[in-house]
Amino acid sequence: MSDIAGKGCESLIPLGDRKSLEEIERSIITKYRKDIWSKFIKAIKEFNLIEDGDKIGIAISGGKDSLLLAKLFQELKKHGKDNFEVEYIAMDPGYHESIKGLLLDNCNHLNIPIHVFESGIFKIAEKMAKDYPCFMCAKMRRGALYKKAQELGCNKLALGHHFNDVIETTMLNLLYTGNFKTMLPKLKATNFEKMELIRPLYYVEEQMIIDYTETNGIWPLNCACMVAAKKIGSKRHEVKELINNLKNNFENIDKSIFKAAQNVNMDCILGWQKDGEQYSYLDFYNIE
Ligand SMILES: Nc1ncnc2c1ncn2[C@@H]1O[C@H](COP(=O)(O)OP(=O)(O)OP(=O)(O)O)[C@@H](O)[C@H]1O
Repeated sequence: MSDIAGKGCESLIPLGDRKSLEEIERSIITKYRKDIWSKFIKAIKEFNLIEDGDKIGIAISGGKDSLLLAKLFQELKKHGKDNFEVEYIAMDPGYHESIKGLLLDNCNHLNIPIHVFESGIFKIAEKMAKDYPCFMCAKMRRGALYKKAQELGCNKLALGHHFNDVIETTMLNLLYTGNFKTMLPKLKATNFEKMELIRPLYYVEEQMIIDYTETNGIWPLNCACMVAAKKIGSKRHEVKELINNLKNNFENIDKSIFKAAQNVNMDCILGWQKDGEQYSYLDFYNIE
């Protein structure tokens, strides 16, 4: 086992005993109808995330986001939308045994039939990028998931990124990379022909996922690697804290960051990139 494979951290603690499958499923369309279910449906409709005949690989890490994502797809099928198929895919990057046990136990209780496959990614990331393995790990993980989804005949891969992931990414790019780029609700894979990536939790706020998970007594896999457990090597944690602190002084700051990517004013932009080309507003300055 690699040094990256941790025993996990325990930041999300259920409020009581684990509820029955029936209660958990019902909560999605009752208690969490407005804040989770409707927002999931809104993203699917607005961005046309599901099309007739789709076979969607749902990527399950065992964390709170992807466990919920799986249940939402099941509810969707139950409530009438049956024009697509799903496969649940879990990639084992070299998890600690206890972590893998937790993943399997949760999927068993939640009735999520997963395909687990091993990738050994922790070991490779550790070897190739000892000081900063996160980027390498994330890149390899995406490739491994696309490949597995394709093997299973899927044309789409669904990830559990949510509203807060979206605004944190926007801020990360702005603050550390000096560019304006957000996380998109769907995109075409560059290295995997005819594969698309979709993010159906695009509008769902993380706090609601935490609430759903804790209230239903689910112990998700919080973080499965030492890097995440120590919260080092990741600027994402700092940006999350920054946004939370800013919320004290700026009302709706999270919504404003989100909206900024929908309202880019191209008349007030110095420069931009499109299809790998760099443009300046001066290139168009004299065009009538
Ligand atoms: N080992 C894995 N196997 C399958 N899918 C994964 C794995 N790791 C990550 N994913 C997918 O990528 C998404 C984003 O991964 P990230 O590590 O950012 O997770 P997260 O924000 O902690 O979400 P989660 O709570 O689902 O783990 C996950 O929601 C999941 O859909």
